[in-house]
Amino acid sequence: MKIYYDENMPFAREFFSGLGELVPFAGRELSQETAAEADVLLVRSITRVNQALLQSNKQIQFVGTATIGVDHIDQAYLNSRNISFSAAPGCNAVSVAEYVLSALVVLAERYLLDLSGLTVGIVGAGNTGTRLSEKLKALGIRYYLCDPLLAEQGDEREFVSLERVLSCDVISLHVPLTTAGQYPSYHLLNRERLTRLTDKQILINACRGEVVDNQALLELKQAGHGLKLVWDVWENEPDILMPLIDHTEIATAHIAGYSLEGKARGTEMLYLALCKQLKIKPKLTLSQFLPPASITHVEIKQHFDEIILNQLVKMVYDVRRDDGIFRQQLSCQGFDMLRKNYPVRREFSAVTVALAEQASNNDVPHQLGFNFPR
Ligand SMILES: NC(=O)C1=CN([C@@H]2O[C@H](COP(=O)(O)OP(=O)(O)OC[C@H]3O[C@@H](n4cnc5c(N)ncnc54)[C@H](O)[C@@H]3O)[C@@H](O)[C@H]2O)C=CC1
Ligand SMILES: O=C(O)C(=O)[C@H](O)COP(=O)(O)O
Repeated sequence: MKIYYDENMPFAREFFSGLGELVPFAGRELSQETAAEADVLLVRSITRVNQALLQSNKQIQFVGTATIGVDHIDQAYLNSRNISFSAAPGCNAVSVAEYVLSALVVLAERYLLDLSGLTVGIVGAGNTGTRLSEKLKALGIRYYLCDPLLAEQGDEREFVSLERVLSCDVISLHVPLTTAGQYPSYHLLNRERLTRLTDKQILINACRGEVVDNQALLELKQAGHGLKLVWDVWENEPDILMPLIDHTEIATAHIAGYSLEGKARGTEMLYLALCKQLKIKPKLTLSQFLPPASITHVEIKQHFDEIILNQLVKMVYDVRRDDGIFRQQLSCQGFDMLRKNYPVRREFSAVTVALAEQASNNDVPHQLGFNFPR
């Protein structure tokens, strides 16, 4: 069995070598001719899987994407050919939530904002929006959720309208990219909605670039609008609207979900799905392969306060590192290479936070996602 896998899929060799012959490929370069050989195809978000890619392949049994987003997969086509499909829902949701939190901590310092006084509007309350809301709650930051689909499905959380979340101090977008249905997200933030935002607001896009009309946003910013942007995803990646970069507070190369754990969980989820498909008992788990983090243990000797928590967040992941790399390296490396060469980043859970005896017994670090022995 030939298993074709994206070369940017951590631990793919470790997970899949016992299941078949492995063939790596570069995500944007997979051709119809090469794909014709695959029995199993494992992709990431940059490979479009559709009739154009698979029409010459008569034997393929399984397609998997090690990502949350599935907008690059023509699932109707796979269904029509009876090809099994699996994605990795939630695999890097924690990573994206930690990216957003790091960005908020950085902007609060930059503009002397009192984080606990801000309201955050979360658009899309699925895995990522929920992980983010949990972390905000741990820090005492008020948030509002907008997710009409979950509201209609009877989710018991409180939901507000899109207009209400768009009036929050911070707006964080966590919707899938869709062009059909009752609530399509393509250009959800169109020119008209963008124009209604105020100079004081912060807009964070770490879902898909096409959810915001980038050209309209650029024109708004060029006209002097003060809206602050945290921008991880861009329309038309990798050929992005370069002039927009100078109008962002934090700009990164679609890496919000690139914690080592997040990417590797995606690989593990595909391994489990493929074992199920092949009716094989899975023998491997991610914990066998994850290396220890560079900092694994921190002892807190005093009372927890916002400053210490902010330092903890930045110690594990300071988004300014990725913003700096992006601004300095984009023109020489290019968008895709920046992503391919992404430095190791760990999740808060890789660090154990211990309290010295005299420190206050407050379990905020645990709620934020740190390991916290109680
Ligand atoms: N920047 C990055 O590295 C990453 C980006 N993503 C993107 O983030 C998206 C969201 O991720 P998850 O929360 O994990 O997905 P999810 O599927 O768990 O949740 C998405 C939620 O959005 C809601 N939704 C859909 N259309 C909506 C609309 N028009 N208005 C409000 N809510 C709407 C859905 O009902 C659902 O609850 C993914 O589809 C993916 O495109 C995901 C991981 C990493
Ligand atoms: O999981 C998702 O959805 C994402 O956006 C991933 O972070 C995309 O990463 P690549 O698949 O483009 O490496």
